[in-house]
Amino acid sequence: MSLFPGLLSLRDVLDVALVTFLIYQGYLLVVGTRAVNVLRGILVFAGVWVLAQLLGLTTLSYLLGRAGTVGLFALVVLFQPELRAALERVGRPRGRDVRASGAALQDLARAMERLAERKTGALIALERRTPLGEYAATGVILDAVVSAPFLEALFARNAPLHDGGVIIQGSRVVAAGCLFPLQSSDGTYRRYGTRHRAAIGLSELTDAVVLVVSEERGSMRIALAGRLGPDLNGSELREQLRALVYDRADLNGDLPPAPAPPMPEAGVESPPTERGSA
Ligand SMILES: Nc1ncnc2c1ncn2[C@@H]1O[C@H](COP(=O)(O)OP(=O)(O)OP(=O)(O)O)[C@@H](O)[C@H]1O
Repeated sequence: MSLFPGLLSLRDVLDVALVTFLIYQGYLLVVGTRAVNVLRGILVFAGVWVLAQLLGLTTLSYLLGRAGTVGLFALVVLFQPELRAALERVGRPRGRDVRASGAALQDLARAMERLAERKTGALIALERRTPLGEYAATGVILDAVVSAPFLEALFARNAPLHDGGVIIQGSRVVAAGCLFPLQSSDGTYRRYGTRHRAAIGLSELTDAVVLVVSEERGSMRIALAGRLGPDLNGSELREQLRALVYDRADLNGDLPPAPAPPMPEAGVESPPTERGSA
């Protein structure tokens, strides 16, 4: 069937619609990940190549064309963890995750509250779009269901995996005892200890929501987008977790850029907390 005889058939429209949908889904998979910067680099590279072709710069366009072919294979190797995570996300059943996420949120918040009450230090990264596989690989892979007693046991003093951070993906504890990147010690966070700086550091490099319980103060805080939020009580923590992680239509759907957690007012010093001031 043709919409405009000789010009456009229904099949063409369907074809274009499907390609548009796939490109959009591809964009959603990479947005917020380190792949976005690489994508920008590729676009610049492609632009120069097209320009070289238009201007008839044969040597340059030949070299760029060759480099592009090799680059495609290099990209697959470089982004193997991201590609795997993206394919997993595509294939993950949705309904079951929604229910599991609700239970995970409650267990996670309960564990955080208990750890804070007992002043047991904890560091938990919640994966969103940026895959945290490379950080999980620095610890011990677990792949266990999120439960309050399990998280409390992980961080209990003298427990074998209490040192380092835990990584959670939806309703699964992916790994424990992981090493997170420390925040480059600029002025703002220089006074903080390594647990907090590891939380800020990971949130700076990825879109993860990173939870910290301070051993010194028994406080619960969230690091997001390279910033550390204020102390939270249990209900504030639940609210933030719901808004930032668990209300995201099973984590498979659209994930708009997350708002930063509420910060202390500009110009107001962070509560006297970390390093030497507790
Ligand atoms: N790079 C890192 N990645 C993950 N965990 C880390 C990292 N660096 C330190 N930690 C964790 O932080 C603990 C040390 O916390 P430290 O007392 O230095 O930090 P803090 O920010 O003052 O926290 P707290 O208020 O709980 O004392 C370590 O025992 C380890 O569990």
